[in-house]
Amino acid sequence: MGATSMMLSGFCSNTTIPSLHSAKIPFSATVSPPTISSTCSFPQSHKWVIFRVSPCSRTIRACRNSVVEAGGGSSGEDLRSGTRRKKLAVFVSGGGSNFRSIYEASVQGSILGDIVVLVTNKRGCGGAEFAREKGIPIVLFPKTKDEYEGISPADLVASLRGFEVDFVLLAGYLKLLPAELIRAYPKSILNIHPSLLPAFGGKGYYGMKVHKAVVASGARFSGPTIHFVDEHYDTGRILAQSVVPVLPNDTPEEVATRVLQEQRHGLVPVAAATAGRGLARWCPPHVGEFTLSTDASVITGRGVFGAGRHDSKWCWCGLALLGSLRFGFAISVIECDSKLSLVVLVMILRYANSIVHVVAISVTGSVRECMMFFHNF
Ligand SMILES: Nc1nc2c(c(=O)[nH]1)N[C@@H](CN(C=O)c1ccc(C(=O)N[C@@H](CCC(=O)O)C(=O)O)cc1)CN2
Ligand SMILES: NCC(=O)N[C@@H]1O[C@H](COP(=O)([O-])[O-])[C@@H](O)[C@H]1O
Repeated sequence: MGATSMMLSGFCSNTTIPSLHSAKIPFSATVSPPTISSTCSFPQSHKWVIFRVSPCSRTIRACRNSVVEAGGGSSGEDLRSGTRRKKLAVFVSGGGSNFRSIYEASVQGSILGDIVVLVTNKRGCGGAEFAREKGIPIVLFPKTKDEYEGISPADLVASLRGFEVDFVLLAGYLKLLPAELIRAYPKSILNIHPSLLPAFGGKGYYGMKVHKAVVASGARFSGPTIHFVDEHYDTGRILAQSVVPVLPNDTPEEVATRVLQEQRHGLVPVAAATAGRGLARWCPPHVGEFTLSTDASVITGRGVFGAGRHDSKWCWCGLALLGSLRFGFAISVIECDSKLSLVVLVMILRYANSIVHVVAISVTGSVRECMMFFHNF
């Protein structure tokens, strides 16, 4: 399994409103005693932060501005890494703006994958036109009164298997994926939604409807979310988010433009790095500095740190252990998706104000680090 990236969208702030930054200096944070005391320093220049954890290292190391692996192998083999290029299915319903970004990234090699099939519910949409120009096969799904040649869910799964699809990317697809497909491709279907889920998500929230709702609500921030797809609209585990401001006089169209720009900037690397499992070993186009801090208000929440389902039972064991301690603290856990892992809990107790900083270091075939911040209230 290739090194696993841990997705963080770095909301760290002393203010009440999270402000996103990412620093320009290479990131390096190592576990160290409670003298850890600095705040998150993220200048406003970057948004998506993908941290890469190298095997057997206690250092989370962000990468430099480069693509670690350039694709381009013609025979489905990445010539430099010897990794088999993954096969992608992209689903669209409209113009295909994100689809085109993914296609370009695949051609340029920043995604170790090739789009082998386009799936759409509208054969005449812009995305389908682009696929025809590029010679990409098109599958119509689902069968509707308008698209009577559409196929059934079972045939869709069979078709994707026939194309040997490894990953499915939803790029503006507006129909509910069937449970058969979700089951056939566990943790291999990503969607990009144009709001900061869980806000403004679910049935009825798509395209401009999302941005109109954001503006109408008076929200001060919006931004795209990339998440795994489950059987319901927009409830899958969140992998990454990026925040853009919503200005007082913004129209929905202006918000849409800002969000779409951010999507383009983030979709490819996030899809490449986060779909994981060898799709690409990708370094973010920027580096981020992340240091633990006693005064950083780490904002928890499903939509911020993806503190959704945890695959690491050990993390939870560790939490249960620590939770039994009487520090009256609340736990905010950053997403960790380690599988079989031995969690070594290093507890560092600060007597001054009984703030407990715990860093769990999970050691697996490839090291991941779950950072848990405990604050007493
Ligand atoms: N099983 C899943 N399928 C899909 C998901 C998902 O998370 N799980 N995401 C959507 C994309 N999406 C938001 O990101 C989304 C798309 C469409 C709708 C919606 O309300 N659609 C309307 C029909 C619209 C039309 O036909 O023009 C509806 O269902 O009534 C909500 C969210 C893709 N599939
Ligand atoms: N809820 C799903 C949704 O709204 N997806 C949104 O559709 C747009 C792509 O449309 P396009 O393919 O027409 O450019 C994208 O902005 C994407 O976030």
